Amino acid sequence: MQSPIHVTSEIGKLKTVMLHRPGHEIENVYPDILHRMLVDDIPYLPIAQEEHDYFADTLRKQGIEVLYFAKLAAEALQDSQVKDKFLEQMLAESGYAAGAVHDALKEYLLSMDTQAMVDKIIAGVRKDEIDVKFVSLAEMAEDKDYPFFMDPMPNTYFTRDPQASIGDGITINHMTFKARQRESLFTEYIIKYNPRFANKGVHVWRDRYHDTRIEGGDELVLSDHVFAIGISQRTSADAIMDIARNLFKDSNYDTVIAIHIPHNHAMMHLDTVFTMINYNQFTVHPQILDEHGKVDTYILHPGKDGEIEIKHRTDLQHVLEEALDEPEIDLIPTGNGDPIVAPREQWNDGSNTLTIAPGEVVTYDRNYVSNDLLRKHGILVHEVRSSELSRGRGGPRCMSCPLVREDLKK
Ligand SMILES: NC(=O)NCCC[C@H](N)C(=O)O
Repeated sequence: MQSPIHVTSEIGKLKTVMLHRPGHEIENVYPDILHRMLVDDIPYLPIAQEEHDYFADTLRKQGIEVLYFAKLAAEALQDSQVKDKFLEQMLAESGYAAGAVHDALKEYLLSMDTQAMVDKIIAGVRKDEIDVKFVSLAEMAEDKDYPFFMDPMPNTYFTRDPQASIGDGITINHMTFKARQRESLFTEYIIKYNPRFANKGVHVWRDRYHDTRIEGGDELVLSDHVFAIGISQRTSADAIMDIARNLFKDSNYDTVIAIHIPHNHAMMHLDTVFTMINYNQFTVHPQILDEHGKVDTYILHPGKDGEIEIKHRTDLQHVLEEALDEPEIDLIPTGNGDPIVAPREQWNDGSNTLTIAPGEVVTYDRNYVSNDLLRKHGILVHEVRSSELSRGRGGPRCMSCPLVREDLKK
């Protein structure tokens, strides 16, 4: 029986993917909280939804099964005890372990059908939606003007990040910023209780109960034994050591390539600057490389007695050639390396390609210089609309969590 999660590469033919169609959470973002919500602008929801539907249809037309995160979550919460446990934890992680607000929120959320409840939690709960008799001094005095009891989760449509599939398993991620940390609680329940995944042997390589941070945008499955990861704003070196230890102990993976990238919002994850698109082709944002084409890279291998050996290299191209056993790796520069076009297109996720088969990718239409260059390098490019979706600062790879890919024939 095939595992419900099976991803042994970044490029094997994509069979099943998990998306989230943006919902009302987007309209609960307003200028004062933009920065904290990790977005730079507010997408116009009806158009963002149209664009997202176009993205999903583009994938379906290629024979890819599209599953929706919120639907999987609602299916996981059908049992009333499971739902109760989930809700208690979600409320506690939202700041209400007990008390009048907790009770009022719980009653309100339980008055809805399960799908509506999941959608509502993602959308956020405004204070004026419920009537609470006794609020705390903090709510009365300090947070008086703050409009939410439960914050919206406007980044949920970036399903790449709260979890990542590796082999027949998954990481359920402790994310860096509070604005996104509750997203992976849904994942935990999906894997434990959705009938599609529950008791099907999905290995959790790392759960969300850690202090060190890791996000799926940094996690790249280069082959059935090589895993790449960003040392980034969102993924720490300690978390990388931890995931490497777990993979080396229980899986086929014997090589972890950790790539140090700038720690800023434009390049928050490795996949905003570097993606694999064919056996021997990658997109790369030229600004992560120095003037000699070098970048700090650390190769991790299992050592003696459970130790990990670490080698420092800077020649990414050769590191990839060796690890993937390819005579020549083609690093295709975002925006053709132009000093203005490259950062402009990278800002709108020109490096963030979703590979749906070797040499076949989905990209945003607005990054036309990068897209033309990909075609010149022999890549088949499916462009999707991007005016509103891109305002959330993520592209097609960020918006997709592959669950099943065909193994590479090699
Ligand atoms: N893998 C990705 O790069 N995801 C994009 C996440 C964008 C979101 N606004 C965030 O800052 O987390």
